[in-house]
Amino acid sequence: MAQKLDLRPTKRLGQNFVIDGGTVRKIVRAAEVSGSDVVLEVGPGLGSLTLALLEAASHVVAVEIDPVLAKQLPVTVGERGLGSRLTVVEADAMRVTPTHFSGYLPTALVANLPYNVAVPVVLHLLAAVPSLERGLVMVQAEVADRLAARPGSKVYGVPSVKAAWYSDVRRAGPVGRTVFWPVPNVDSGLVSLVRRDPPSTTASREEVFAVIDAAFAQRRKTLRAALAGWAGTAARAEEALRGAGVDPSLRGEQLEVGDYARIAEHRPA
Ligand SMILES: C[S@@+](CC[C@H](N)C(=O)[O-])C[C@H]1O[C@@H](n2cnc3c(N)ncnc32)[C@H](O)[C@@H]1O
Repeated sequence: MAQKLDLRPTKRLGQNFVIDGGTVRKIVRAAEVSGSDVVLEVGPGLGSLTLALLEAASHVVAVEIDPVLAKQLPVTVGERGLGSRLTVVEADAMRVTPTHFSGYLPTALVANLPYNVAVPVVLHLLAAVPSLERGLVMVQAEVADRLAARPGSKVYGVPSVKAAWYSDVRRAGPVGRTVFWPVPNVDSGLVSLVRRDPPSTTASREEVFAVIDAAFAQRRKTLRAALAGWAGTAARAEEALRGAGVDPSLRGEQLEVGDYARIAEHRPA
């Protein structure tokens, strides 16, 4: 197929295609896709995962930014008689909303994500597509660790806390680099996301995310110091932290998403 399209995979778009049928089947199995699912796939590429998803799901909405690949996909899928259950959206996944999905409401995100934008794509889709109940995504191994990290871990950071706002996140297994063409210079990992209610709080998501960004912008500092800019002064940051029941001498990496929600609620007026 790549030869037929005279395709030269672009690094900028994270174009490493899975050429191993076993890996594709492993992803679909781990995602537990069933006939009641509408799957949202980001970056279908040459369609290897798309075809496997179409065997299991009722419908697949595939968002592809590369116009050559987006135009080829319905042809590839149509040749196998599955075209009526596929909607291709030629767009940037970081900008799509349900209005692009021709009335389909995706229940599961399943994707081998473009690695350079994996975190913003996941966070955008969890926010913009409320019908998504769960996700199974393949990302760079380090990103998988970061997304699934728990407080206190060295790699716990903004992606971990923000992903936890929307979902329970777990690593779902490693994937070696040799299953791709071209072979990337990193290993990959599967991440499972199961939607849950965000922490109950009077603060908006944007307000909570502003505290998270501030706390990790200077992750070596205590929260009292790191949140000084956000609160106006270090004393006001301390007031917000104490109001939220959080020790001001802690660091951002020690808090859970619920702690951030309480701090946002206590921002001094
Ligand atoms: C890692 S490849 C995966 C391809 C295919 N799903 C597979 O497993 O072989 C990533 C795909 O995402 C597409 N892509 C990159 N950035 C994108 C974006 N912002 N929105 C939608 N698709 C994107 C690339 O063109 C490429 O097809």
